[in-house]
Amino acid sequence: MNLREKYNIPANAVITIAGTVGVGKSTMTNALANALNFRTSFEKVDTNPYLDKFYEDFEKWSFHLQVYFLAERFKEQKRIFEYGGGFIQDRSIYEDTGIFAKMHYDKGTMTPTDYETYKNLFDAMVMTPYFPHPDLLIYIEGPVEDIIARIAERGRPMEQQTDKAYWLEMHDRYETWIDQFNACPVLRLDINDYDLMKNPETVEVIVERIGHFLEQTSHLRRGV
Ligand SMILES: Nc1ncnc2c1ncn2[C@@H]1O[C@H](COP(=O)(O)OP(=O)(O)O)[C@@H](O)[C@H]1O
Ligand SMILES: Nc1ncnc2c1ncn2[C@H]1C[C@H](O)[C@@H](COP(=O)(O)O)O1
Repeated sequence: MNLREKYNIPANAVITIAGTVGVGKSTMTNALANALNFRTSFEKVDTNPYLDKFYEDFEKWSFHLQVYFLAERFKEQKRIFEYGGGFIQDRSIYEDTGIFAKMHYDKGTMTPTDYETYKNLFDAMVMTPYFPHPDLLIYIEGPVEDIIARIAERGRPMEQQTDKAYWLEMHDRYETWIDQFNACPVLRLDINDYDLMKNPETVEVIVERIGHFLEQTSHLRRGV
């Protein structure tokens, strides 16, 4: 019996992984997809035509980047549901507006007009009864200094050039955002409670928690 069956996880479940930059979403996405034999949906960082430019000049590129991310994630969402689920998704669509767009607007690196236009587009596309929300959002959290160390170790040049204050602000915003998030059920994991790099077998403990959690929240599942 595979882990998915052992812990009674529906084959059509859609699980999205949320958390600040560098916290370990991609690592978790790969580990869970392997363990459950699910497909993956990743953010394509290397082929994003705006991301480098955005880190060079937030004010100039923040609107373009948000519209690009929204289109990419919306297309992915469509692909996931066309397959009939069975996916782990690296970062949720909700973080684009709830964290990134809002932070740049509040900081003055996205104009009020651009923010309003983006928010209208996001709400029309996502915040509707027709948009299929995931069955579960796994929120990964941890101490900000450990996360900043991971960003440094990963070494993406655009992120290395970015002030530490940016990551501190983002970390704070995530903590506030997740406490009020209610678009789908949330399972919180702390990076100090597992280590998928040193002990890959710990993924079973996480799968077990997901199984229990999905059982408890099964009344909230979309009918697929
Ligand atoms: N448990 C862990 N211990 C140490 N480093 C980790 C762990 N999980 C992930 N990392 C490293 O941290 C960095 C960021 O992880 P990643 O999964 O890419 O995060 P995200 O997708 O959230 O940006 C990567 O270099 C990854 O190898
Ligand atoms: N919506 C976004 N706005 C700005 N920047 C974003 C957005 N979504 C992702 N990013 C950035 C943050 C990182 O530099 C890369 C990839 O994110 P990661 O958390 O490492 O998967 O894209």
